[in-house]
Amino acid sequence: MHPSVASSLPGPQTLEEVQFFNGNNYHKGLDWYMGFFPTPPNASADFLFEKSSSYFHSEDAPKRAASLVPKAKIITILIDPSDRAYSWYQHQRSHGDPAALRFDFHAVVTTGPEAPPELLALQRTCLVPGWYAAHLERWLAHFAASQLLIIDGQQLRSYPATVMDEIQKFLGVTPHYNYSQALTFDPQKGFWCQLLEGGKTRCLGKSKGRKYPPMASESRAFLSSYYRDHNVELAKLLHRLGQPLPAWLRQELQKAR
Ligand SMILES: Nc1ncnc2c1ncn2[C@@H]1O[C@H](COP(=O)(O)OS(=O)(=O)O)[C@@H](OP(=O)(O)O)[C@H]1O
Repeated sequence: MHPSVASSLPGPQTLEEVQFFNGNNYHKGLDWYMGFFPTPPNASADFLFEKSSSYFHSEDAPKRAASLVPKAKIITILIDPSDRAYSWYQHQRSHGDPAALRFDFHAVVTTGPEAPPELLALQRTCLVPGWYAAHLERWLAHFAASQLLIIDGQQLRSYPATVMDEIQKFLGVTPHYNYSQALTFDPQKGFWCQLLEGGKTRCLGKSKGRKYPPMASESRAFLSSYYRDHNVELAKLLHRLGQPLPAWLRQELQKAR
C-alpha cells in the first residue's frame, strides 16, 4: 500500500513467497531473486519488500541474507507460539497434508519419538518455529539490533494502523502514509482490510484468517508448558533489546510462576 515500498511479485513456481534465502532457490543466484521485484533499478521505490514464511526459523537465511543484503531491515511478527502451531496445523489440513488430516492437533503436538516419520515431520513444523528466542538470536548474530523490528502479532491484528505507523518509522519511509484512513474493519472477514473507493474492502485471501474451532484446552495447557523455557528466553531477549513484552507473553510468563 505504501507508495515507496515495492513488494515481490508472485511467480508460477514460487506463488506468493519467493523462498530464496532458506532453501535451494538460493543457488539460483541474485539475478533470479531480483527478477521477482517489479521495479527497474532506476525506479523510485525506497524499499523492496518480500516475506517468506520459512525464513524466520531457517538455519541458513540470516547468514545468507546478511551477506547479500547487509543493510536489510528485518521485520518479525510474533504471536503466541501455541497459536502459531495451531494455525500451521490448520494451514496444513487445508492443503491436504495427509498427516494433518489423519491426526488431531493434540496427537500431533504430544506424540513421542516412536511416531511415524510423517507425523514427526508435521510435529516439528508445528513446534520448532515457535522457539522464538533461539531464532531471533540467529538473526541478531548477523544483523544489528537496530535493523530488526519485532512486532506483536496480536497488536497488528487489533490495531493495524498503529503498528503500520511504527513500521513506517522503523523504515524511515516518506511520505507518511495514513493507514487509519486506508484500513477498515470488515465484520464478515473478522479482520482489518484495505478500504477501497466506494466503501468496498479488499481483504487478505481465504488462506489468511481461516475459520476453525478454538484449540482444545488440554492442547493449550500442553503447549504452554512446552514453550515455557522458550518464552522465558524471549522475555530476557526483549528486555535486553529494551523492547516491551507482548501481552500474550506476559500472560504466559504469569502462568509460569
Ligand atoms: N488483517 C488480517 N487478515 C487476515 N489474517 C490476518 C490479518 N491480520 C493478522 N492475520 C493473521 O495472519 C495469519 C496468517 O499469517 P501468515 O500470512 O504469516 O501465514 S503464512 O505465511 O501463510 O504462513 C492468519 O492466521 P490464521 O488465523 O490461522 O489463518 C491470521 O490470524
